[in-house]
Amino acid sequence: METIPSSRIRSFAAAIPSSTSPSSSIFGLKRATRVPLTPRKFLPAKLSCHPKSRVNALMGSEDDRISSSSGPRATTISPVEEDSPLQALQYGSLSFTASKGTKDPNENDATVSIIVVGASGDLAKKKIFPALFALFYEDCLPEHFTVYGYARSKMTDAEFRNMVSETLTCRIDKRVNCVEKMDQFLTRCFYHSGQYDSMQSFVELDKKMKHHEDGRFSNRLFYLSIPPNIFIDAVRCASMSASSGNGWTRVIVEKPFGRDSESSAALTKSLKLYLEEDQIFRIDHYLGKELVENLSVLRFSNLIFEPLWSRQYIRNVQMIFSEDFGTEGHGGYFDNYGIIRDIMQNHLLQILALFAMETPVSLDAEDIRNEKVKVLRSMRPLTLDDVVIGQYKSHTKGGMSFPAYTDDKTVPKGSLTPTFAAAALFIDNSRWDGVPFLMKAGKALHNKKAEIRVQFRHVPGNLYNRNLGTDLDRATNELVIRVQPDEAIYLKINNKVPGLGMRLDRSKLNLHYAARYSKEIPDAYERLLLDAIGGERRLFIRSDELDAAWTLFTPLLKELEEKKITPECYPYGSRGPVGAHYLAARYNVRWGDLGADQ
Ligand SMILES: NC(=O)C1=CN([C@@H]2O[C@H](COP(=O)(O)OP(=O)(O)OC[C@H]3O[C@@H](n4cnc5c(N)ncnc54)[C@H](OP(=O)(O)O)[C@@H]3O)[C@@H](O)[C@H]2O)C=CC1
Ligand SMILES: O=C1O[C@H](COP(=O)(O)O)[C@@H](O)[C@H](O)[C@H]1O
Repeated sequence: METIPSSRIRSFAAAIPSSTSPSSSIFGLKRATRVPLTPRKFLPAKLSCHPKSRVNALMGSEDDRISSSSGPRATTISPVEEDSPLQALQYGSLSFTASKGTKDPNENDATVSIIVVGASGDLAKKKIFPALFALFYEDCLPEHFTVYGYARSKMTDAEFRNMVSETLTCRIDKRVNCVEKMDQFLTRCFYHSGQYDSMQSFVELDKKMKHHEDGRFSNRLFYLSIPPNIFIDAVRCASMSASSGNGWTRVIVEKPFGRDSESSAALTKSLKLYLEEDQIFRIDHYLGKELVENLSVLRFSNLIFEPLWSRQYIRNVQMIFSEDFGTEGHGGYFDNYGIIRDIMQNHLLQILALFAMETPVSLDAEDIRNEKVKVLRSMRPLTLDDVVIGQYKSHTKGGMSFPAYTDDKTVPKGSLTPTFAAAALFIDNSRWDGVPFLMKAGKALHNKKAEIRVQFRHVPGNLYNRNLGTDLDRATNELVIRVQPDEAIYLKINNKVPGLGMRLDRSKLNLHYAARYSKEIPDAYERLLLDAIGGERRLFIRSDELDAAWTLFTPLLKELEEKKITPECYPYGSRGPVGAHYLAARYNVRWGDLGADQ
């Protein structure tokens, strides 16, 4: 990855004037507590970045295809360039294009200010600034955009630009003019230091923003990249002292959205003192991942899947998340939440809801979220019987020793917080009655992976049963959606081994993204930031979805804590506790990620 040399940035950044000029407007508490709601006022003029174009059907011409094969047993779909002929599909209600439809008089002149609250932190540096730069590089940000870092740390604009520049990289597949683009991006970055509960400081931020907005129609997007205990202070100050006077004001809220039903409801209630629901963008970055977004496309735009998508043909569905590292010094946050809250209650449950929902009326955000809520509300709350929890222990392998969770200095001694969990969930509706949805999530496991596995039923009266051997489960079709790494969608089928005999084999029909598309897959945060700017809420969590999600997990989480249930140990770097196998076996399921032929 190319990175801009920091020495050059330093001198360059210092040359850019800071924003300190006064503004003549009225600030602070005089403003109405409710910020104005003017969604979709800003319409970026870049069709290529439009959420609509992201679901364009890419129909590669014959010329786009190059033959490729990843081995004798893999049928790999061949590569296609993303610039191949497009066939646009109707998508959502958001009007976002410059070329069609009625034009807002302010469209080209509107400004967007993106305020990263907690700009000195880990998430801002790791994800938010790189994503904003990637959007800028791709010409997806509006003409008049400005990025403001806000945090307590003292920094000048030049120092802030320096810090941001260290976080930026150029895409592997696009290095053209990258350094110039970084320079241009950094000129749009400004910093404001202040406390998160200081109205005065947000008033001063507002002044800076007004100065740059220069009387234009202004839209403001606050990204709360701060610990949850200061969310409300920051929202109160931002909404009362720094919301837009004539455009929209939106707030991206990071998880955790509470620890249980009560604390989550309290957070929502407090947020709604200052914001309307449609100003709140609760982010779950898994919804921004390419293959999660593709789930609905796969199902609803291919005739062959939807008829099979029910208890009639599907034996079980598995949602699997694993990381090959532990908390490694960042156990402070994790220990208070544990793997069930960190991964299952949000990321995996969101995937499950998308997977299992009925066909929405349209691709409009509310239609999709309505269907997701119905799934969540049709599910049984989990009990202790439905889960297995684990915690990693130290392990020595090949002369290397790996620490236990409780060896982490930031974790309290004797902590019972689970770093692994497996769970069986059920959706009590006519489509999914009796189908186990198994989830598994863990840290410090043998690999880093996220995938969805759909195991189909046996073929009734299969003529080839004799040729399949005794393990009929192994011979059933399995659809795997590998969310990360090395994105792929593959279907395991049975076929005849070529030759005169009748021997059956198992092969993969494989849509392997790296082979099929030359373009790098954008990071989830890019998609989500772009959607928040465009007012597209489809990939953000609505408050009733959140309530329903907590309703499923809260009784279990309370019981685990009240009864001080001891997690089962598993060695760092292993495949997790054996209890997970017993849990699956109870439902006649085998985890698909553990076989030899994954
Ligand atoms: N990091 C990650 O990968 C992920 C993070 N998140 C969520 O995103 C948010 C931000 O995460 P992250 O960047 O890791 O958080 P950090 O702990 O890095 O905090 C961000 C900034 O907030 C300020 N801050 C930290 N602690 C306090 C405190 N106790 N009181 C007041 N200010 C404080 C600091 O800035 P300063 O001192 O300069 O004011 C810090 O730089 C959190 O809600 C987190 O749960 C969600 C998913 C992944
Ligand atoms: O939300 C979280 O996600 C990360 C994993 O995200 P990924 O995009 O790298 O798969 C996880 O490490 C973290 O614990 C959790 O809070």
